[in-house]
Amino acid sequence: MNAPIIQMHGVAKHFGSAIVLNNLNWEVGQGQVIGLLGRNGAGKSTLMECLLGLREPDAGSVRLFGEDVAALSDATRARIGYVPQKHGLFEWMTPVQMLDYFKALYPRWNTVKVDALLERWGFDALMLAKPIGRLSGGEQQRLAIIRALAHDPELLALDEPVSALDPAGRRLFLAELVDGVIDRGTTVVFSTHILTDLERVALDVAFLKDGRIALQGPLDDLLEGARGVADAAGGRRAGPVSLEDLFIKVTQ
Ligand SMILES: Nc1ncnc2c1ncn2[C@@H]1O[C@H](COP(=O)(O)OP(=O)(O)OP(=O)(O)O)[C@@H](O)[C@H]1O
Repeated sequence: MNAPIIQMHGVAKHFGSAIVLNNLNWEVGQGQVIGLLGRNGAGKSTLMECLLGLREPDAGSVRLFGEDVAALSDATRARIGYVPQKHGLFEWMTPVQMLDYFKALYPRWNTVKVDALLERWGFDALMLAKPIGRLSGGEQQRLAIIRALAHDPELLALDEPVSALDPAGRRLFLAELVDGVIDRGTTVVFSTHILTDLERVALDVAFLKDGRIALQGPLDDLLEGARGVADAAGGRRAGPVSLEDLFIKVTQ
């Protein structure tokens, strides 16, 4: 593995009596693109929040770019982009005001990219002048993605970034992810329930189950391995195993 960008060791998190993360260990190397999968409530958002230092774990350690996440330097913070599942996006501001606000906070801000994405993703003059709270859910999600990509992050954490996007929006987003993000060597952790999207971009998948990373590996290898098991069980070629089959098998 390349230099580890994310290092989580012995991470635990509970809410009341519910144990969500249970002695979780996870390392993600530079340039890895990982789809994070798990059932509803498995703890994917909690894992992302803990790994970004937005939620304090009950136990364990989290390091990003070699730094303790509880005391990240400003320089390291500026290397991270995040699209949360619930994007609290300064609803009273217009998209232009919100982007200007964030532009002032980041030493590196790619105005050319922001303008190109706004145009390509359908932000016309009328939308750019509306308060964000009056944009549709999908429009707000597009804006959250643009904000997260604007400073060319080296680590991108995406928590169900396409859940509100229509198929055309998802296609545009995936194209940007492949051509504008992954090709630059960015490390990406991407949770989604839309498995076909994941098959188009994720080179690795990780399954979160019972509070731990239960299985992780290159998507093709995991599918091939699952097919081998199915063949052995059936005594004959069982045919292709889909990511959906694998998801159900691993997470049940
Ligand atoms: N602030 C909180 N207080 C209490 N329980 C919480 C809190 N946040 C999350 N939980 C619980 O922790 C568990 C994991 O939630 P989380 O949102 O991390 O799951 P998820 O895998 O992202 O789910 P989904 O796929 O539905 O988005 C759930 O049972 C949830 O109810």
